[in-house]
Amino acid sequence: MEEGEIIGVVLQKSESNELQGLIKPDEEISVGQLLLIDDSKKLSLVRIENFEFLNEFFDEKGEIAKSMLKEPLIYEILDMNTIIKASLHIIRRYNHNTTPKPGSFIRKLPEINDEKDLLSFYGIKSKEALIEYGTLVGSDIPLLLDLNAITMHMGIFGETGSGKSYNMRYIIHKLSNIKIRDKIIALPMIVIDANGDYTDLASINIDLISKGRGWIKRYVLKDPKEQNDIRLSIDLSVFTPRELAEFIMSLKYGESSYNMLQLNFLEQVLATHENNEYNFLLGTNTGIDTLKNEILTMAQNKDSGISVSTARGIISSLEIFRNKVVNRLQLVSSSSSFSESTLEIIWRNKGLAIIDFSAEGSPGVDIITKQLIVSYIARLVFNYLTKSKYNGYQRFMALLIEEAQNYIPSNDYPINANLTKDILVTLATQGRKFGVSLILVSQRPAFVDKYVLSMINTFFFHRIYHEDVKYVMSASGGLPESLAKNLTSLDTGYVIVSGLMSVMKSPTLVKIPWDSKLGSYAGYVERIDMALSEG
Ligand SMILES: Nc1ncnc2c1ncn2[C@@H]1O[C@H](COP(=O)(O)OP(=O)(O)OP(=O)(O)O)[C@@H](O)[C@H]1O
Repeated sequence: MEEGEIIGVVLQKSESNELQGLIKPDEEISVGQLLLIDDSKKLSLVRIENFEFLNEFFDEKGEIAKSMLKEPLIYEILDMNTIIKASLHIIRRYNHNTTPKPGSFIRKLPEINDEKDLLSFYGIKSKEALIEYGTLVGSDIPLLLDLNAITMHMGIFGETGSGKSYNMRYIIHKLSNIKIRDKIIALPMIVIDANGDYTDLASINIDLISKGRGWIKRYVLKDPKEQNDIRLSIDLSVFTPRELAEFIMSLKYGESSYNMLQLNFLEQVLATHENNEYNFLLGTNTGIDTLKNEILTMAQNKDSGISVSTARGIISSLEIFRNKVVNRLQLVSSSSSFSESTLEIIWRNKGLAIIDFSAEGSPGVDIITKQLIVSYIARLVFNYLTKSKYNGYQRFMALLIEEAQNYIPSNDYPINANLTKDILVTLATQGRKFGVSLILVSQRPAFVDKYVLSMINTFFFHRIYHEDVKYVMSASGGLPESLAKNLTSLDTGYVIVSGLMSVMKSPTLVKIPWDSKLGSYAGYVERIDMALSEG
């Protein structure tokens, strides 16, 4: 490994893992950045926890402070005797256990010229199953992510505009171009795309992800237009009568504000049928008419304990369901376009399915219907992977869910997600056993279920809202306070990566490289001034 440039020196008063150092004033450094300490060739990797500029002359109360306010030139004079004092935390020692002595050099990270250098920088023997992700800030060294820890789930959090979607595109690109023994392989993935940020990956920008994939499709809830588009339909037999009754009632009344009598009765009627009849009963006009007749007939029987007005309430909900879900979306089908055999195709072809929930791909689809779809897909994934496992085949699949708070909300978030919560909790808790990786993306980690958050083992933190800091701190279990403080002011394109997948094993600030092709997507913020001037 080459030696990085010397930029400072270690001061006295160091403790075992905590050092103080002086750094050249013109060095551009950031909290979270990594540096090397060189104590007579004994090297230690440190993270900048904090830093401040010190000036020999400057005293807040002194005369000089007053003159500074009047005379800008004074800065130049002061600058000559300014120095950076930094607190440094040791995160790795290279073949020694000592604490660097005062006077040790502080060096920038070295230049890495080949794989051998990279392996010795990380202190590892092989790069197999490791993915290069972004660059450690202040260097060209990639952060290495361990693919084998992906089933411990990933969380990508950041406020609006902080760069989550671009990062996700970058991650999908990386997970589509994994080099394993000179072959390009892709991780089978299903993406719940909230805003159409990934749809171009199934069409104009397919080459970004297609090298290792033999199957890439976009599922839409409208007539398909592009070559790789498929109209999404689902099979209702995976749901219980209670779940279907709740869904139908919620479409009319909104979540949790429906009439319990109507709900219980509809559940009861559905329960008199086998699960495999639901696609006919709730997926066809004749089926819904049959169900309506059954409800009315039962209501006319005094012993049923149900009044005709309750029955009418249920029927009006069924009509709304018929209009929205059956006639307009054509969502229900026993030969659904997304089934366990689709998952087998995805596995075999290392495929990618993008479920396009954007206004363009799924016009007018409400959140409850989206929950039904996500719940359906999550159940299929669970059933498919558990069955495969019990039959002796280990499969792996990633399920990426954007706007995770809409599917696994915390108690503080005003959304009820009865349909999705349980199955996603199951995937989070048992996923590792049978090979599922949940990738959860959210603007507001505070609104994501705490239990599920605690199951995530690798985090990508972009700039987050102040209110989210405390959730992020407790979920990630050990983000240093200095980094946590900086979370609210991270620049777009910078991310703190912490957790099991990071070979660094300690939270690290990473820069995500900008690639204009990866950057061309729906979330891309147009230059308003340019658009206006072009008319
Ligand atoms: N790594 C990066 N380098 C440079 N610019 C970036 C980077 N990532 C994102 N940007 C810029 O920031 C803008 C916002 O990024 P992005 O759409 O990914 O944010 P977001 O967090 O997904 O926002 P939202 O939650 O509103 O969808 C992009 O249009 C792009 O211009």
